[in-house]
Amino acid sequence: MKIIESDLNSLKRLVQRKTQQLTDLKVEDAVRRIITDVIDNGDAALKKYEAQFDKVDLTEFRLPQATIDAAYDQLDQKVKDALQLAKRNITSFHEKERATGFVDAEQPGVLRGQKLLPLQRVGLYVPGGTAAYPSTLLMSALPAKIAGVQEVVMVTPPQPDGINPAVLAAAKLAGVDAIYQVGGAQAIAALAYGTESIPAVDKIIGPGNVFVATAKKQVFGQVAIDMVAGPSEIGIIADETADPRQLAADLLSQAEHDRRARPILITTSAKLARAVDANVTSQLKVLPRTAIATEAVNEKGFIAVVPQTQDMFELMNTVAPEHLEVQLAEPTQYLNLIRNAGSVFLGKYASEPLGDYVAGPNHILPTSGTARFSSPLGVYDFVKRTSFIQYTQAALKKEATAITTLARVEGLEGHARAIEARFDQYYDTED
Ligand SMILES: NC(=O)c1ccc[n+]([C@@H]2O[C@H](COP(=O)([O-])OP(=O)(O)OC[C@H]3O[C@@H](n4cnc5c(N)ncnc54)[C@H](O)[C@@H]3O)[C@@H](O)[C@H]2O)c1
Ligand SMILES: N[C@H](CO)Cc1c[nH]c[nH+]1
Ligand SMILES: [Zn+2]
Repeated sequence: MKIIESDLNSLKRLVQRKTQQLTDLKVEDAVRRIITDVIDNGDAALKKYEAQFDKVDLTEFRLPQATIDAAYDQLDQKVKDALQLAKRNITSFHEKERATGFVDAEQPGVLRGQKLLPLQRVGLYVPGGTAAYPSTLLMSALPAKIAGVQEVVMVTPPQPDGINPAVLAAAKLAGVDAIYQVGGAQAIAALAYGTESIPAVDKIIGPGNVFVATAKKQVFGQVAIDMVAGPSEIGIIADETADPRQLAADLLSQAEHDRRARPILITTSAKLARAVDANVTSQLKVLPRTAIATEAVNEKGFIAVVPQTQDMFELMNTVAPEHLEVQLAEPTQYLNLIRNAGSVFLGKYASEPLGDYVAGPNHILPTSGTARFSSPLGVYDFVKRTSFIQYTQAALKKEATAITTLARVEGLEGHARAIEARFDQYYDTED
């Protein structure tokens, strides 16, 4: 990995340049063409792109329930048990995110409030280009169910020998209502605009590669999206007390997701930096997904060496990584220095894959620096708020002058008259 040693300000500028997800115009154009084609040609376009990108010739997009049931019944018990454990922990964590509305009747004659309503139909994107993601399905479907979403549909890329049975079993376990085998930008377009066989949804949820993330950005407005959740990232903050073998393994755990994944280490120890680099090189040689991980390490990864502990956090806040591991002796004491990160892993035993699979907090997290303003996926992403207002005539009278004054300041006489229509003394009606 590249090891960079410099003063904090130059490192910050370098990191900003390196970590900015500069708009990839080629990807933007390719995705725009795919979306337009799906809008114009519906299922026929989906069929064409699935043959082109996933090498599968489809006749039906929706999977029959019998196929899903059979996958569940035939799944190895050990895998079922692991999925059940993940489901229990994800559910117990996310149930704590449930929120309620409120009613405010503090002022005489005035009732104000906010009501929370689950979304009606959501579409979950479950990635499946180079790996299968049953864990990601649980992370999106379970919060949707806890929120009370009426209809949860899922899309995932088709595979020449059928969709991974663990993905189908997880879908059954989580109560997904329909599974459509379609992936990439074309799947996002189908969920946004609808086709003959795939219904349009109110919100699209879930991570994916650069084509999926770009498509979600492009359909936003037609439909809601959860966040930009693209290629995986890990940022590690560590000093000389950390174990370089473990750090290298954690960096590669995310590098193996995607050629565009970002593995980053920031440390105060030049010695640790060299040891981690050596471990990355040796571990890459025996990693099954070495081609993907090597490209991510070489193109997107780096190790930065900074003078002081505080500098590590300041620089990492510029990166705003999806996952942040704090591998320092007393990790919890640094929590208040962290401003930008999707999910934080504290200490030696909180290795990132713990959060990917079973700990319970969501692993669908903002990437590409968007942790500066986005949050982990949660139950709150599946609800919307509606406010309500009721006034008595006496309560309205007290505030009527303020309303009509502001209305006239804005040049909106109709607004003022609507209020005055409630009071004979302000407005004379014909009858
Ligand atoms: N941020 C998160 O929470 C999170 C969670 C899990 C996975 N991930 C990320 O999800 C991604 C999964 O990627 P993946 O590729 O395995 O699966 P994917 O399902 O995201 O993408 C596969 C699809 O990409 C499309 N595609 C591939 N090459 C294309 C091209 N040249 N032009 C147009 N479309 C093309 C195809 O339609 C294919 O079906 C990884 O980047 C991983 O890091 C992120
Ligand atoms: N690390 C991914 C989020 O970036 C989630 C995942 C699923 N399976 C393995 N990992
Ligand atoms: Zn992962």
